This record gives sequence, C-alpha cells and structure tokens, in this order.
Amino acid sequence: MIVISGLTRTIPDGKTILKDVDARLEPGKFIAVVGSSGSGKSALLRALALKEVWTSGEYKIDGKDLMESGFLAKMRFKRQIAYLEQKPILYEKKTALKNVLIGASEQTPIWRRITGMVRSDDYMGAMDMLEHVGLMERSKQIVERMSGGERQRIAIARALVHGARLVLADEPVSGLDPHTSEEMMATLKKLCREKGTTIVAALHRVELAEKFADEIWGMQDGRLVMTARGRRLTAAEKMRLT
Ligand SMILES: Nc1ncnc2c1ncn2[C@@H]1O[C@H](COP(=O)(O)OP(=O)(O)OP(=O)(O)O)[C@@H](O)[C@H]1O
Repeated sequence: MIVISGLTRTIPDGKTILKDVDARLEPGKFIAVVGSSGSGKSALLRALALKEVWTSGEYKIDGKDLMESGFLAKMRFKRQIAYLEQKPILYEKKTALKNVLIGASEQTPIWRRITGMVRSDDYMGAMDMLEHVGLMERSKQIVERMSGGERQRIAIARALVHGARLVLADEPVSGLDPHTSEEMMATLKKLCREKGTTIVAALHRVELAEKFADEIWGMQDGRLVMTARGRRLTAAEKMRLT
C-alpha cells in the first residue's frame, strides 16, 4: 500500500502546484484523477511516479517513508512504477512483440541485449502481456501500421511486462474515439483485477471515470478536494471539477 501525506510541490517561480495532498493507493485499485485544465492532475501523477520531487510531505510504501529509504530501496521501487505517456513512443519499424520485449529486456543481462538473444521466459512474459491487452493475435504486426488504441495497448503491455505494481497514465485515452477509449479503460480495469496493479489515470472525461474507476479523485488548484469511492459524482462536484 502506498500512502502519501501532505505532499506539496512549489516550483522555482514560487507557485505551489501541489498543495498538501493526502491519499492512499491500495493494490488492485483503479483510480481516476479528474479536474479542470491546470488543476494539477499531471503534477500529482509525476510526483507519484517519482519523476519530480516534492517540496514537503511523505511518500510511504508499505509503511516505510521513501525519502528515508536507501538508494537501492528507492531504485527497486522505481522499477515497479510505470508511467504511460499520452502518445507512447514506440519502435515504429518493429513488431508489437518486439516492442513489448524491449520492456522485458530492461531486466535482462547486457550480454543478452547485445547478442539479441531472447530468454524464453521474457518471450512468454511478453506474449502473456499481449494476451492480457487483447493483442496476442497481432504480435507479429509492425507497429507503424497499428491504430492509436492498439499502440496504447502495446505501451501498457510494455510497461507492465516487468511486473509494475503502480501504473500512472496521463490521459491514456486522449485522441482515441469513444469506442476505443472504452476498450482502453476496460483493459486497464482488467489489469487491476487480474494483476493486482494499482492504476492512477488522469482523465478529462468524467463519465469514463464514473464507469470504470473504483475511486475518483478530484483536483482543484493543486489540491485533492474530493474522493468518491464506488459512486458517481454529484452535479455540484461535476460543476466544481470541470
Ligand atoms: N514544471 C513546471 N513549471 C512551471 N509550471 C508548471 C510545471 N508543472 C506544472 N506547472 C503548472 O502547474 C499547474 C498544474 O499543471 P498540470 O499539468 O499538473 O495540470 P493538469 O491538471 O494536468 O492540466 P491538463 O488537464 O491541462 O493537462 C499549471 O498551472 C501548470 O502551468
């Protein structure tokens, strides 16, 4: 379980973009972060992904404060985090499988990477992840010929292939049509259920958050102003957050 408390980030020009954020991230939960543009959704995701340091506050993993942990413990935890970009950068000329294997090979000894030899368990892991995201049949397809939704699913499979426990997804459905967006959200939800992964996704569309997320976090002006568990947002909350 990850618990953050009082997380605050002030940027060099003096503006505070995260203010005193308290939250619990339970294993296997799908959390949607909603809020108007500039409310701090990405800032929160980046802090949770350890991409940016906070000015004050605590970040505890299984009861231990990350800042008080040693270098190795921090590195080990960082390896368990996956950050999904809005537009994933993939190797266009390579197959879906090869792209996922590149994620798997991050933990592969350097000599195997140089020689290009793939371990059979890396291969099995990559195929397993492609199956989870519904792309096993298309594993040999060259990525440049695949759709936006398929590319996002490859990026998810690549991020998860080495067993991420926390996935941060910044607008994972941006630029996708409504049907593909729903498919993507269903894929993320399935991964939470089947792999026990915690997923935190910043979303502009509240209705997607209501349909798929276990929890909805509302951001406003850098603050986490509300958490809704297993319920829709009220009209007043929607007004406030969008
Ligand atoms: N590194 C930075 N330097 C300066 N300002 C920043 C930085 N990061 C974020 N901000 C500011 O912090 C505020 C929150 O930005 P953030 O990107 O987190 O918002 P958001 O809710 O994700 O917005 P959007 O929905 O438009 O992506 C904005 O006012 C933004 O300009």
